[in-house]
Amino acid sequence: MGLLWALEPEKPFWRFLKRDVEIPFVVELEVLDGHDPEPGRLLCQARHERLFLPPGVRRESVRAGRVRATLFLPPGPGPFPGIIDIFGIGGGLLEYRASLLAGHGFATLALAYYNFEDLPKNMDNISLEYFEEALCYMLQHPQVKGPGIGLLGISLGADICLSMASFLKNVSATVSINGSGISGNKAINYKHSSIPPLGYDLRRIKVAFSGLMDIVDIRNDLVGGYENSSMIPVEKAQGPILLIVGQDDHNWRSELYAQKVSERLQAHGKEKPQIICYPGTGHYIEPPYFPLCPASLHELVNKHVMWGGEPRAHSKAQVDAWKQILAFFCKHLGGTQKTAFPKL
Ligand SMILES: CC(C)(COP(=O)(O)OP(=O)(O)OC[C@H]1O[C@@H](n2cnc3c(N)ncnc32)[C@H](O)[C@@H]1OP(=O)(O)O)[C@@H](O)C(=O)NCCC(=O)NCCSC(=O)CCCC(=O)O
Repeated sequence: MGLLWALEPEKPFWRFLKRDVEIPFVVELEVLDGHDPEPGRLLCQARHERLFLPPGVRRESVRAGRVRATLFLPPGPGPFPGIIDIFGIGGGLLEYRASLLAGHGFATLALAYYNFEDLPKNMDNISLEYFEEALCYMLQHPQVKGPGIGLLGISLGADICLSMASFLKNVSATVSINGSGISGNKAINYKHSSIPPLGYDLRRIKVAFSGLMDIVDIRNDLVGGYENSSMIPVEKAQGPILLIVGQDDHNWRSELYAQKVSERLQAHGKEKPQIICYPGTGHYIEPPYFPLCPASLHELVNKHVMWGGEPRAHSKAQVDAWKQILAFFCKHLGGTQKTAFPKL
């Protein structure tokens, strides 16, 4: 698969994104006689297609109350264990992870929350009531098996998942991919509770030798450690938590924050979360074989920033993390063993 995971964008700072999951990702392969710069005649060619909508998976647009989302239902009669999938800063509606999860037997809701259709263009704060509405949508859906739902998120999306697990009922299992466990830049609100943001200081931006910005240390210090008032009260979460950590994450210090989440849980007499750390792995841990995106636009600073990760190690981590996520959801949401098979 190295031919795929080692791909680099022609356009600098461009990230591989699968926007339309109904169209496969196609790579044309050609073997030429000789070498660059003067390759000879074409010896053979092949077409490699990766489906993002596995056979039999159904895609349904969801416009219910305020909820803007897409639901992917696995083949077969159902009901299926349910997952809500949430991305991070930048917003929009990204469906590729949800569609792949549905191929493994999970009814998965790719959930937008800003910068999509009639949702707000920007986000002033994070109101969990919106996410509660999405959770209720899943719970009342006849094809979704209750009594609880799984949550999967990356980065800011992971922190939203950890907040949902802490404040809302009926969350059975939560997976955070490079989340922080902290209310970062915007307050997280639910009814009369509000978690104040920790905030950041742009003077702490570093510029690497390559000229790229490194924002890994811009967040304010977590004074008081796990007792800091900006920490999400993860001890209130009912279901188990899996924290996936890239040890070379340059968006923020994921490994340190995972430690704080663990300390907080233990200080409250709760079970330790499962933490899986991957060396040489950056912020954008995607499904297997997505090429590494070393740097791209970060909406927070409106500049290109480095995300971290070394291509080979990052790719290995993506393969393993995917297996671990599937196995975790199978165990805690009651999927069948077949659905945990790590094939894409
Ligand atoms: C999907 C997009 C790209 C935006 O969608 P959109 O609005 O439909 O996009 P648009 O109008 O076409 O472009 C807006 C801008 O997004 C950039 N962009 C667009 N496509 C790509 C790409 N393939 N690679 C790299 N950059 C891309 C471009 O610069 C676009 O601007 P431009 O058109 O060039 O003016 C974005 O919102 C996104 O990537 N969303 C999910 C991001 C995500 O999960 N990020 C997680 C990591 S970062 C994070 O959450 C940090 C948290 C920090 C904190 O809370 O402290």
